[in-house]
Amino acid sequence: MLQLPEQPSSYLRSLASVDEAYEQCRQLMEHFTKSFYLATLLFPLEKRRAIWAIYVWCRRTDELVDGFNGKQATNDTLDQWEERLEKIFAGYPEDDFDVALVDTVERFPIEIQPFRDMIAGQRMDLYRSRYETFDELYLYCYRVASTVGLMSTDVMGLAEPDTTAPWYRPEPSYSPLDDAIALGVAKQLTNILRDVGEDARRGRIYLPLEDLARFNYTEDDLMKGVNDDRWKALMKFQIERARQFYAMAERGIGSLNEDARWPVWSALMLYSQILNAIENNNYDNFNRRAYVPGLKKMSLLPISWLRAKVL
Ligand SMILES: CC(C)=CCC/C(C)=C/CC/C(C)=C/CC/C(C)=C/[C@@H]1[C@@H](COP(=O)(O)OP(=O)(O)O)[C@]1(C)CC/C=C(\C)CC/C=C(\C)CCC=C(C)C
Ligand SMILES: [Mn+2]
Repeated sequence: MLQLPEQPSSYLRSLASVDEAYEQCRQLMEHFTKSFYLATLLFPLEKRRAIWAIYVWCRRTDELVDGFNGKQATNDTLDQWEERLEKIFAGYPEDDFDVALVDTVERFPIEIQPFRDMIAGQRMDLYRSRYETFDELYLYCYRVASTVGLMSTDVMGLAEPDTTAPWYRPEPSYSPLDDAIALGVAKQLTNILRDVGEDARRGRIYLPLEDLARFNYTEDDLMKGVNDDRWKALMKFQIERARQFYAMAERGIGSLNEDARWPVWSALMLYSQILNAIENNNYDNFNRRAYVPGLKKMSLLPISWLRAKVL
């Protein structure tokens, strides 16, 4: 059995320095996702680095099941990853990327539960390739994506409510965390629509089967990539649902600390543009990958800045 050293600092000597570790996370994130990476550049340095470290942990978690060796992944693989997570939160990194996350969890009040829940989401991908109802799919989206919203919100922080304003009446049941959860669901539903063809080729259908039935569209049609009026109607329905979650999430951005509002508005606008791209591709998400061109991404930055200042 591995003997852990008494002090994390003595173990750290053979690993990267904290600055080097964050730099490795930065490079990995830039390589994997231009859109998210662009949004993180709008954060102040300390928060930006923390989001890079969280991103890398999330990406590695996803890769365990979805990556090159994903077919060999078992519950044991994820159990070991979860044990390693517990060590990170106890201050014991195993590699350079962990060094950055250890630093992040020491600097920010980050809860471990969303990380555990994300692992539970990846477990679902081990044994499930169909979802009967939207409620079942919602749980998957919560686990693999809303958890990112909760982790990020712990880093970004919530603004103090303006209690001196005479009209300020807090809604007792309202929590901005619900909106962070909604943004994760919106993003995951968008991913599912964008990747529908790729997932089908791997034998996976994330669209709820109850929705397919509602539009008289079959699994077999989906596997063959049939793009007819039934498919278009089904896609319009799914896009509308995703947009409702984006609309819900917009409400919460004003509750975040001021220095986090611009990056989150940018991220929200970037992801939701993928839905427009699906429409512009005439719903042919079987053969054409919906994406947002670089120029369009850049043009969203001033608009998202204005929204962050005004809304
Ligand atoms: C109050 C309020 C509105 C707060 C905002 C909270 C917030 C920032 C919410 C956003 C949450 C978010 C970025 C969710 C992304 C979820 C995501 C992309 C999940 C992917 C899952 C699996 O999908 P799939 O396998 O279909 O995808 P691939 O084809 O493999 O890509 C994930 C891959 C799980 C792992 C998640 C990531 C790698 C993304 C992590 C992203 C960050 C840490 C960046 C957060 C960004 C900002 C701007 C804070
Ligand atoms: Mn994946």
